[in-house]
Amino acid sequence: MHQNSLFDTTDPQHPIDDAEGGVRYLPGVFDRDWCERLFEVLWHQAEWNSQQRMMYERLVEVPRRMASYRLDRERGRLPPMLEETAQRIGERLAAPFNSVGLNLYRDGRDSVAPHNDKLHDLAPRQPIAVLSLGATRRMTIRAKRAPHTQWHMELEAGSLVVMSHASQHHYDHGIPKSPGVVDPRISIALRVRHS
Ligand SMILES: O=C(O)CCC(=O)C(=O)O
Ligand SMILES: [Fe+2]
Repeated sequence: MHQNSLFDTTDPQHPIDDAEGGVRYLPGVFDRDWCERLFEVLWHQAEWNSQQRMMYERLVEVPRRMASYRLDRERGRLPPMLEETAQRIGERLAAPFNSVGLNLYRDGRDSVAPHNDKLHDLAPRQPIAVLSLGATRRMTIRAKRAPHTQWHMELEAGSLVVMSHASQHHYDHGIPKSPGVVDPRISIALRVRHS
């Protein structure tokens, strides 16, 4: 029996389902030309930060660069092409996205550890959408509950991963290090925040 109406599917592009759509992979949402132009714009114009976090009582640098914007309050700060991209994704998914998080993985040594997106500030039942640009990187999704089933998705430029709010309670996602990857990747995470 499946608990919480969450269940595995056999469709690699829709590995997890739930009442809010589960986790879906949508390839080819933006074409190659759009992705290359947007990558260039963000590479040069985004306000990239490096962040630090505590690990084993030491302050370590997070192995990727990040930037974040509000769509509702910071119109002038956003590169117009990013704003247009976010608007198109919002229309496609019928979601009132108001926040944009950018991640820059300079090469395969950059990564994000398995985590679920923090829900306290996110509107219930609204999806999280991640657009990929640049190098293809693998996303690993892992059930929090034993036996910790895992799924792997190769995130191509122009694709969207759409994760339900509900899925964040039951699954972690991450971008593991990929030593063979020498090219950079940028991801654009769209969310609906309460505040
Ligand atoms: O880069 C990605 O595809 C995932 C990013 C992510 O999980 C996040 O920003 O919370
Ligand atoms: Fe995340």
